[in-house]
Amino acid sequence: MEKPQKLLVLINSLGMYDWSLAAKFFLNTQVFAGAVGNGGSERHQNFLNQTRNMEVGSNICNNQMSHGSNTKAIRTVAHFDASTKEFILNSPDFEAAKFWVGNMGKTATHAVVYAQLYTSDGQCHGLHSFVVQIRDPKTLLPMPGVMVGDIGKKLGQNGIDNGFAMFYNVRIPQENLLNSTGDISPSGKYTSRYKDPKQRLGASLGTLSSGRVSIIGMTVVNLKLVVSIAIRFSATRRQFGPTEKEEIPVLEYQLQQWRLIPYLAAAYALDYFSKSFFMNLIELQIGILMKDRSPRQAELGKEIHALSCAGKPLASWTAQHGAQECREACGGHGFLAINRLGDIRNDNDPNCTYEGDNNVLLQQTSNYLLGLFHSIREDNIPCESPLGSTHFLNDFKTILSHKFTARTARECLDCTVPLAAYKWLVCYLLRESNQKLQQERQKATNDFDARNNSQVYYCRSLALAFIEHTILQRYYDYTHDTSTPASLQPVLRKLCTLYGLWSLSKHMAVLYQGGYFTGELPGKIIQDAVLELCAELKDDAVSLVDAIAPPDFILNSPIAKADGELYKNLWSAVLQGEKVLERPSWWAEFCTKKPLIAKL
Ligand SMILES: CCCCCCCCCCCCC/C=C/C(=O)SCCNC(=O)CCNC(=O)[C@H](O)C(C)(C)COP(=O)(O)OP(=O)(O)OC[C@H]1O[C@@H](n2cnc3c(N)ncnc32)[C@H](O)[C@@H]1OP(=O)(O)O
Ligand SMILES: Cc1cc2nc3c(=O)[nH]c(=O)nc-3n(C[C@H](O)[C@H](O)[C@H](O)COP(=O)(O)OP(=O)(O)OC[C@H]3O[C@@H](n4cnc5c(N)ncnc54)[C@H](O)[C@@H]3O)c2cc1C
Repeated sequence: MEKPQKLLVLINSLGMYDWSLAAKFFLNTQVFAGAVGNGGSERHQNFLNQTRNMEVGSNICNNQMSHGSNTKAIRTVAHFDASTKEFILNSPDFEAAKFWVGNMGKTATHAVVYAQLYTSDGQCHGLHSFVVQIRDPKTLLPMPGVMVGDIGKKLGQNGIDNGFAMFYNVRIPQENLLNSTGDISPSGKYTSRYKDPKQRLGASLGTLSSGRVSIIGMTVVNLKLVVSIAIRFSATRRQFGPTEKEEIPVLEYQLQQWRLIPYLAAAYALDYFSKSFFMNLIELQIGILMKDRSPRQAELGKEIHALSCAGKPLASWTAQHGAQECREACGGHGFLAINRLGDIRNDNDPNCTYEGDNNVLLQQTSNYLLGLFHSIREDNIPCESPLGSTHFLNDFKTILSHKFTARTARECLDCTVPLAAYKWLVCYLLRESNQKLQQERQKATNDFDARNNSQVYYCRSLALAFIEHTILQRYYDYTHDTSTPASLQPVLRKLCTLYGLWSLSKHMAVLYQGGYFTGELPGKIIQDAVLELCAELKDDAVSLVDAIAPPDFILNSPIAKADGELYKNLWSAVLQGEKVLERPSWWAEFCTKKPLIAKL
């Protein structure tokens, strides 16, 4: 608690080596423990101690075969038996089997299971979480009534045993209910400080925020790894050149720079966001521990939820697209498994899905922004979010009257240019999304359809633009802060501006559509500025990856060792491959004992 950053460093260091290893450990010691700590109370301390000592191994168990995103509709039930003071857990059918749960396949002894809580009078009180014993810690055999197994091979993270679990009249003590959102009184009555079921659902899902914040960090690690590999490779790999005699490193080509250096800039900007946001999460968690019930604490929870629900999608997609670009940027050698780009890409992939599908989560962020917009515009209540990410929305009318004023690419090399454009973009998309939603509400028979039909081009773009603005603003503030070493500021500011312009250029159509840009000049000078920054950063690129890359042993990619001896290292790794020079055991079938073609 004194130095919470150490936890982030540990997660990221283990993850740089291997995500399965890291996830296996942290699902147990952080995700399970976090769900018990945040969702429970003093009576659950024993589980925390056991987890800390590695006596029990576990995870959260929310998803089921037929329900993932729609947690409200989870069908696992927990009936309270007043006579024995126990909950009886049941999975109504195999479609309600818990599914995908990490550590469940082979090793989990306990899990935080989400289920619908029923009191003895038959009333359902919605989704709650319970600590359920899955296996005997001494034998790893399932507990009576628990059917548990492994779901099989996945596209990545195969060092994790993702599993399923079904419950048949599994009895657990009443105390195993994690009671921060609701509890059963000694007389068997249900009590909760959340009267509104929607709020109660939000509170019981609150623990997912810490996972989402951590996942942002995980994806930044992946981005750092892939850009380190691709930039080191590109600085040493030579093809063509201005003359037939001379071949130059591929990093000298503008196209290669444009493909890679923006991802390097993204790695720096997202890294800062991830670390500073992690500290915001710690502030929230300290509040939870101190039982802070102030309005500020509640607002902080909402803001962190909104930022994490867009931060995870943006960061995981950036790493995913970056990994593919880096793989291709290393040509054929990028496709060789020992160079690790494939494993990193595949291990990053589920970051787009677990702890909430990216497209589903973005809707939480746009809902939050639309709610604030309503308060500002209709109720004249200025927005004062604790982290300040939405303060600029108070000036939305003035911001919307602004136009793009830069006239040269040089002017665009200042990060205030993309920042101002982002402020306009968010305000514009907010106004348009709100209008679209109202129109759809008039057409549709229900709010569900109206919201669904306002996502594409509106709410989804809004959530992404908002988080890009937040990340850019934070990195801008950091690179202009007096505590940031003056000698580093110039290069960091270039990275900041490049990240801003590169991200902004994906919204060109909307910037023109809404009238912030007019004529061909804005588009052209932004493109020129992106290329100019890539060229300016090119000579620093290797140093910039040396600063973020782990040691060679951890990076584990022969084409990207720090010594830059590309071919020596690759050749050596290939020759050390298993049985690389050996004749195959089936050589005779291939050469002399061939089957008859007709028989084949
Ligand atoms: C320090 C930690 C270290 C961790 C180390 C990391 C290593 C980990 C390795 C990674 C391994 C991954 C393991 C994976 C685990 C999982 O995947 S667990 C399963 C996770 N499942 C999901 O995430 C499902 C996604 N769905 C949902 O979360 C919800 O159903 C929903 C879509 C967000 C909400 O659906 P809906 O029923 O439509 O409800 P709403 O009306 O939108 O919401 C009700 C109100 O609740 C608020 N809310 C929701 N969630 C939160 C939250 N987390 N925090 C705060 N508030 C929340 C929501 O905003 C609504 O509020 P109002 O609008 O004010 O009413
Ligand atoms: C590697 C891995 C590990 C996991 N570990 C765990 C774990 O430890 N514990 C656990 O409980 N769960 C775990 N999960 C499950 C994970 O949380 C879910 O897969 C995730 O929440 C998405 O739910 P789903 O798979 O049911 O997809 P669905 O909700 O069925 O979504 C399918 C598609 O429909 C779209 N969609 C759904 N709803 C909407 C909507 N409202 N608007 C627009 N589009 C929509 C989605 O975007 C998606 O493209 C894990 C998953 C993976 C891949």
